[in-house]
Amino acid sequence: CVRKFKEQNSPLQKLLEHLHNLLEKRDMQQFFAWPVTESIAPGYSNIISQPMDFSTMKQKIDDGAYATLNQYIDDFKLMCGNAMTYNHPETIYFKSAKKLLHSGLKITSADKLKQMVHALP
Ligand SMILES: CC(=O)c1cc(-c2ccccn2)c2ncccn12
Repeated sequence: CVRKFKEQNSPLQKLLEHLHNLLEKRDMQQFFAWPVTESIAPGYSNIISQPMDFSTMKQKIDDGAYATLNQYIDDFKLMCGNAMTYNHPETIYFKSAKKLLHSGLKITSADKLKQMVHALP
């Protein structure tokens, strides 16, 4: 068998893993855990050109696909924005996305990130 050499996580990956765990916890109903499917959201792919979800973001962290913190935050905003584009304002999905976006941007504010970086092992 071919042994897969485990790449060590970079400091950025460690920060993103920590941030990702905090943000995922805010999605209690797991509406954002997996890609939105056509079966649960008819016409979704006609309306949303760049789908995004937490599982895809996690995979990108593990693949080292994020070169900067802002690239991760951009995907988080994209994920929330998609839900506020496809779903009408009175839906649970729109309301959850708005709350998630708001709390997420607070967690990723400069002073919160500074505290987070200092607290990293
Ligand atoms: C995120 C989103 O737009 C979404 C997640 C879901 C969803 C996610 C998990 C379980 C059930 N529904 C959904 N359902 C209908 C329309 C939109 N959505």
